[in-house]
Amino acid sequence: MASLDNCKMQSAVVTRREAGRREARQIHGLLLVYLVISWSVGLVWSSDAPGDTVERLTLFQLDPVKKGYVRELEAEPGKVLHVETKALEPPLFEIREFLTPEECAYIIEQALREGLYPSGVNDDAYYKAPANGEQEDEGHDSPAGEMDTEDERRHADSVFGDLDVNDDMFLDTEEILSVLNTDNAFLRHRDVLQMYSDLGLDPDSDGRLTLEEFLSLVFSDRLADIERWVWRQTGHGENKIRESKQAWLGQPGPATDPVLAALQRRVVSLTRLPEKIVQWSEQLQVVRYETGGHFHAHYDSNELDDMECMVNGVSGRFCRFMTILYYLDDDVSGGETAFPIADNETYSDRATKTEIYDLSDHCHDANLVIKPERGKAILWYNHYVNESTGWLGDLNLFSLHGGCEVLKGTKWIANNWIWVDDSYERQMEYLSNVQRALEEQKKTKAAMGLSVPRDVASGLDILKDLFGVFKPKTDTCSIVDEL
Ligand SMILES: O=C(O)CCC(=O)C(=O)O
Ligand SMILES: [Fe+2]
Repeated sequence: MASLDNCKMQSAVVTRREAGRREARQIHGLLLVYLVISWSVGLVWSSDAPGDTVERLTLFQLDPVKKGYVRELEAEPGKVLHVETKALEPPLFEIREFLTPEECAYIIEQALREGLYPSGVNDDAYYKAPANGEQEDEGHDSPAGEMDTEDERRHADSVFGDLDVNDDMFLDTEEILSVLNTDNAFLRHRDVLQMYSDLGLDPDSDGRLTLEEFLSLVFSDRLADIERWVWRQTGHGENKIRESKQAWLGQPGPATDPVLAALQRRVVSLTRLPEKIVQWSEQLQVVRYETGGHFHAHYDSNELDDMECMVNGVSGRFCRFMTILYYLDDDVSGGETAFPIADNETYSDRATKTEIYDLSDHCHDANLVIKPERGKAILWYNHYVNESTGWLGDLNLFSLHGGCEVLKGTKWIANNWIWVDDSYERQMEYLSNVQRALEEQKKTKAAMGLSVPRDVASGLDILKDLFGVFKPKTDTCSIVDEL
C-alpha cells in the first residue's frame, strides 16, 4: 500500500538513481541566477563597509488562502488575470487566459521548428535486459512441488500472506501488480492476465492465484520467467511511465524572443520572484502527446539530500522550486493533468499503488484533475519554503502529478520550471565565482575593443565559458519505485 512514507522512500531511492542517470543531462547555471538575483534585489554583495548587515533573500510563495479563492493579477497594464486556488497541498493555482491564442500558436510553431524528440524518461538503459537475460531459453529444472525445507515453505507462506492484502487467500491482479510495478513499469490488470496465459501460471484461469498455485510457481523457479516477461513488456506504450515528444525553446537568460520575453515578465508578476530567477531558470519545455500519450504520476523535483543541486549540467539533483504548466491547445479528449494525492491526508488508507500512479487507468481517481484549456496556466510549488531559513525547503510530497492518457487528438503543453538551490551559501559562492568570471570577460572584451552591454556580458557567453553546452536533454526527476 502506498503511504506518505512510501512516497518519501520512493522519492529518496529515485533521487539517487535518477541522479546517476542525469549525468548526461544539461541544465544551465543556477550560478547566474544568484548573480543576477543579487543585482536585482541588492543583497549580499552590495554590502562593502565592515559591520554592514548583510540582508538575506527569502523565497516568496503565494498563499493559497483556501480552495476557490480568487486573487486578481495585473499581469500587464490593463490585463487583469484571475488566479484561482485549486489546492492547498501543494499550493496550486489556475490562471485562465494566461497566454493568448496567438502566443500558444507561436510557441507550438517554434517547437515544431526546433524539432521534437521523444521525451527522455524512458531511456534504453531503463529497459536493459535482466542480468540473466542471455540464458533466457535455459530450463528451470526444480520440479514443481519439490519443496526444499519446511523453512522455505513457511517463508513462502508468509510472502503469500504479505501479498494477500485483503486476506481472502487469493492473490488478485491488483495484489500481483503491487509487486510487478517497479521503476518505470506500469503494468495493468489485463497484462497480468496475459502473463498468466503466456506462462501458464493460472491453471484454472480464474485470474487469481491460490496459495497452491503461488507455491507451485515459487518452487518451480517460475519467478525468473515472470521477471523476464515483465522486462519484455515494460517499455511498450501505456506500460511506460511517459509517452510524449518534446522540444526546448529559447536560451537561458533574458529572452530575446518577444513572445518569450513577455511570458517571462508575466511569470515574474505572477510568482513575485526576482525577475532574474525566472529568467535564468530552465528553458521552456514544450511537450506534445498524441493519442495514447501520457505521463504517469511523478515528482518534478527531488528531495533534499547530500547530493547538490545540478549546477553545470553534469550531475546533481533537480531543484525545481515550482512548476508553471501552460496548456497550448485543447483539441483533445483526455490528457488532463492529475494530482492524485493533492490535499489528501488519508490516501494511504484508500489507494493502491496502481491507483495512485497509473494515470491511464486511474486519472479520474485523482483528487484533483485539471482539464487542458488553451492559454490556461497552472502553477504549483514542488517544495516548501523552510520556515527558519526562508529558503528552499523539503519536497512537497503532495505535489505528485502527471498527465492522463490522451484519448483522442493531440495535447500540447509547456513546462516552465523555476530553479532554486537549497544551499543559500553555495549559491553565494557560485555568485562570487560567476561575478569574477563576468568581470574578467568584460575586461577581455574591453581589451579587444568590444563594447559589452551588461546583459550580454551576463548572458550566454559567460554561461558557455563556464559550463559549456547547457541545453537540458531530459527532464522529470522522481519517478515511482517499488513499494
Ligand atoms: O502533461 C501534463 O499534464 C503533465 C506534464 C508533466 O507533469 C511534466 O511534463 O512534468
Ligand atoms: Fe511533471
